[in-house]
Amino acid sequence: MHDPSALSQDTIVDNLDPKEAARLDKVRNIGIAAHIDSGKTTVTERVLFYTGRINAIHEVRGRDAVGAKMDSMDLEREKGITIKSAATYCDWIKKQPDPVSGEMKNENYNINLIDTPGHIDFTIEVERALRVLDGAVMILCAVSGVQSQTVTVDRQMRRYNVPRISFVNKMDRAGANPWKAVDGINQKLRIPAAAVQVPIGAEDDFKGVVDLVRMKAIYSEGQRGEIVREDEVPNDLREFAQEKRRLLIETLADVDEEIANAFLDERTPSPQEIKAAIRRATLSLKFTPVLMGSALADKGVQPMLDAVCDYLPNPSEVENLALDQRRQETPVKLVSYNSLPFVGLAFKLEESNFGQLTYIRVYQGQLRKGLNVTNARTGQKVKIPRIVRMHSNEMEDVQDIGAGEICAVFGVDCASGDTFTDGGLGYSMTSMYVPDPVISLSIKPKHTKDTPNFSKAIARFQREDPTFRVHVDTESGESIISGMGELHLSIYIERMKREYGVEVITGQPQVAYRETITNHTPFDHLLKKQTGGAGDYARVVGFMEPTGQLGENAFEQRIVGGTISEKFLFACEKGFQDSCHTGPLIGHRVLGARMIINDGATHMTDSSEHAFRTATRQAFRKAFMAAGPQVLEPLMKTVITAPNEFQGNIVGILNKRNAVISDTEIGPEEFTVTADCSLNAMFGFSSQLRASSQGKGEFSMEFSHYAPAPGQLQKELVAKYEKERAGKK
Ligand SMILES: Nc1nc2c(ncn2[C@@H]2O[C@H](COP(=O)(O)OP(=O)(O)OP(=O)(O)O)[C@@H](O)[C@H]2O)c(=O)[nH]1
Repeated sequence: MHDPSALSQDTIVDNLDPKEAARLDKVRNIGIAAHIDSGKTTVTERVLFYTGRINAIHEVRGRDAVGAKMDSMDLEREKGITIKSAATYCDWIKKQPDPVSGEMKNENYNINLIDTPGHIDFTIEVERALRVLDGAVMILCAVSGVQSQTVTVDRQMRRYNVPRISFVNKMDRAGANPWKAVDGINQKLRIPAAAVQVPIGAEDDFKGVVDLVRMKAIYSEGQRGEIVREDEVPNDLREFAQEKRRLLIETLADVDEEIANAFLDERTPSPQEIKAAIRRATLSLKFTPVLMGSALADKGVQPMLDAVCDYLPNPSEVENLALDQRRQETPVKLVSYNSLPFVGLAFKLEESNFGQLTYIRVYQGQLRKGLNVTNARTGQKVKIPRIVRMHSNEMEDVQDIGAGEICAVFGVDCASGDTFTDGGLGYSMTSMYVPDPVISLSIKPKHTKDTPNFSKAIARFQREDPTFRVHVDTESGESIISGMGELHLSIYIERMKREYGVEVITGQPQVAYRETITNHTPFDHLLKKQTGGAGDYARVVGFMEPTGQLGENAFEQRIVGGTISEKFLFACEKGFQDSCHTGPLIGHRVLGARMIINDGATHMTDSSEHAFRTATRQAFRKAFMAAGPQVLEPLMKTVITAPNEFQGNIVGILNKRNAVISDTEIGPEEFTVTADCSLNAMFGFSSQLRASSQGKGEFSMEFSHYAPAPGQLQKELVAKYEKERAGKK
């Protein structure tokens, strides 16, 4: 067996085994991400059709009531939105000109495609998909261009260094303008971008695209655009296409040295050189090529698939790291070699008719049926009983899966985000970013007979989705679920009913407030109980102060002369953490507080860890309440899009809810407002929006930051908390 830690990625990539290199060269793990309703599902449906995965196309919210293939949950089909990401494997036969003879030949690519949801409440799905994919297609609407969630998706792609191509969809719509999208990517997302195509015809008359690299017209013909016909560039487009080609080369010259040199020499680079430069610049995250088409009108999808193969990385071109749990120093690079020991990441769990389905990205080595793998988190060993490739909700059994690919396995009990390895490798993949929940509500089954199913559902959802959390309130004994927004939680409540037959009773949604301090405050606190028997004695001295910018809470000890021993200081830190968990002001978590202990006193016999922990808690409470305590509330970045005629209504509602509007964009048909709103003021917003826009308004809400709650609300919250506490005494 090789020792992979002895191999550097560079040495392996430089000396890539030709057989491995040829296999990997044809693999693409791709995500599709975009603003809601941009057409991700519609595009994916075409991809499945053109790659031969399905025989007919069904539309999202289509009249045939079948729904798109990738939206396999009932709820998804009804609402016409994508809730869960689904992975699909397909083969794409790309026609490639032979570099020598120029003759067209077929090249077979294996594409793993993940359809990701656009609604912010399901951000975790997008995060997970981006974590395991090597490249992405960012879809934009030809009318709206860069929208609020395009910006969110952009941030996520940056976080995981995902190279992307851009696809401007809906070129058939009235007012379609791909150049607005190209400008938006350059200016709003600040990634150098240039079109690699220009459209032939527009709106109803949109027929296809001109490929600016090869200067060829590409038409999608036949009943469903399945016939791709190449032709000369139409005369009336020639000059325009040349101009846009020059712009493409100029943009590339800014980000690619070879093209810059050609540019300086006043030489026009060859199509091969341009293509290679687009690939280099895309892979190094310096550029995104922009393609265009209309999924609904079946145009431009095949050239987009070609671009996936041409410009997005294969698994050996992406750096993936793991931590060696036995030697926590530098991360180890994983290499998509079949011959190395297996390392894979479980990135998604799903309940299926045949039991739990776990999606795994294989980073290194091969996953074989019957292989014994170890869960790096729990140390548990499991034998892989069954491996399948997923085609939306259908599956194909396979014996093994190569390094760099994606599959799903049955019979593996784990949590999302777990790393699996073969044999003695103690590797763990760096974890995903999981945002904190901002809303919670109490929940219980309506009928006690449903309790077992209720528990099953709750356990399942928690394992599937790390942003969905559940805890039992120690005081009320109620189960509390928390998540990323009202919609997020309402979807789980609905799934509980549909998938588990459990109706539930829920409490009022509760906002996750925080509490903080605003002043520097010293403390000197003595805990002393020395009346008979074993006593309690602990004295802690120091100060509390805000961390500034609401940073993480911090505990520091600056004891000189050993007035408090290490062991007791550790207990003090525990006491500090207890206090941060349940703040003194309203019992919510503390944010942005620092506590420093710089002196104290210990008693020979009466001091104990318990005494110091308690003393710190008491000191914390006193100092906190004297340090200008403040309630913080979550502010949500809310983006609303609706037809222009409803603008007055919607702005009115926002004003009533004290939202601060930061941006308004008015398009030919629709307007978009971006506002910061307090989550507390946004309850019931979705139904009000629906009512005031004839159901045509859409909104998304994403946690932005914590800010001081209005004085009146603070007073109410404090009074309520005090009343509750008094009631318990
Ligand atoms: N005119 C036009 N409409 C399109 C096109 N592509 C998709 N649509 C429509 O746009 C709407 C949204 O499409 P979807 O494919 O569900 O979009 P999505 O991005 O997957 O949506 P979410 O999953 O909810 O974020 C549907 O009504 C589609 O029929 C297109 O190329 N042209």
